[in-house]
Amino acid sequence: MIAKLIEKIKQTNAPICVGLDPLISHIPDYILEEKIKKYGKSTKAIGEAFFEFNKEIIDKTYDLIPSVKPQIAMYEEFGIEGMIAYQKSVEYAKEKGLLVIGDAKRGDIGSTSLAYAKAHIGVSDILGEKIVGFNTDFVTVNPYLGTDGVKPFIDVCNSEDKGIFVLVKTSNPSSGEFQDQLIDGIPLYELVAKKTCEWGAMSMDGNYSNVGAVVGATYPKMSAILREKMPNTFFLVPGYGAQGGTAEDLKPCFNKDGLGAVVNSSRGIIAAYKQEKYSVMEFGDAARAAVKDMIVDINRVL
Ligand SMILES: O=C(O)c1cc(=O)[nH]c(=O)n1[C@@H]1O[C@H](COP(=O)(O)O)[C@@H](O)[C@H]1O
Repeated sequence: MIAKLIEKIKQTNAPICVGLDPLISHIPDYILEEKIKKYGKSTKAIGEAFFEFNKEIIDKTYDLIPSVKPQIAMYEEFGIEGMIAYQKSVEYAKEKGLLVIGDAKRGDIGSTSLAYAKAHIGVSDILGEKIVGFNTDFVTVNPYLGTDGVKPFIDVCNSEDKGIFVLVKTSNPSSGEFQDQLIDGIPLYELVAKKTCEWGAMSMDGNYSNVGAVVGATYPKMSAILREKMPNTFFLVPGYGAQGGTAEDLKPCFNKDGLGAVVNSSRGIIAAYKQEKYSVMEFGDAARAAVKDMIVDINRVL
C-alpha cells in the first residue's frame, strides 16, 4: 500500500494529507442550523453536518492531493452517528480516488489488536462471507504494548495490502515525557524507531515498508536522527501549521529523493475560511487555497 501512496504523491507532486478533523467549532453555522432544524439538537444532526462539511472539503481538494486523514476521535465524540459520519467520509474519499489514513492510534494485546486491525484495515469472515469494517488504507498504531500488539496489524498489512503508521516521536508538547527518556543511554523514541524498522522488514512494498512511522514536525532535530536511522520507513508528519511546525522544520523528514514523508495539516486547511478574506460559504474554496499554499510551501524546501 505504501507504494500506492508514493505513486499518488508523485502524480500530485503533493506530499500531503488533509486532516478531516471536524470539531463543531469548524462547522459553518448555516450547515449546523440546517441539520438541527431537520434532526433537532442531536448526535444525528452533528453526524450529518460533519459529513456535509467533509464532502465539500473533499470535493474542493481531491484533485490536488493524494490522501486524507480523518481523526476518529472527532467522530467518536458523537457516538454511533459520529461513527457513521466517519465511515461515510472514508467511503466518499475513496470514491474520489484518495488514500485514507485512519487516525485511530490503536494497539492492545494480540487478540484485541487483531480485532482493531480487522476493523480498520482488514476483513472479517462471517460464516464464510468476507466483510469489511471501516476499510481505510492505513491506520495509526500505538506501539506501547510491544510486538504482540503490533504484529496483527502487520499480518493484515500483508494479507490485504494495507499500511500502518507507528507512533515514534509525536508532535505534542509533552511527547518527551516518556518518548525522550534514556534507556541505557538511548532515547525511547530511538528504540521504538529501531523496532519499527524490524517490524517494517516484515512488510516491504518496493523501497519503503508498509510499516511507517509518525514523526512530528515540531522536533526537527529528532526527525533528522530518525530519517537517518530509518531509511526505508515512510513518515507521517503531523504538526505542520496549527501546531507551529514550518516547512523548514519538516525538511529533515524527507529523503534526498524528495520522498519519504507525507505531511498532515488539519485545522490549517479545514478552518482556513476563518481568515477575514473569506465568507463562511467559501469554506471549501478556502481549504483549496490553503492546500495549494501548503504544496508550494513544502516543495520550496524539498
Ligand atoms: O497520529 C497523528 O496523526 C498525530 C500524531 C502526532 O504526533 N501529533 C498529531 O497532531 N497527530 C494528529 O494530527 C492532527 C493534527 O491536527 P492539526 O494540528 O489541526 O493540523 C490531529 O488529528 C492529531 O491527532
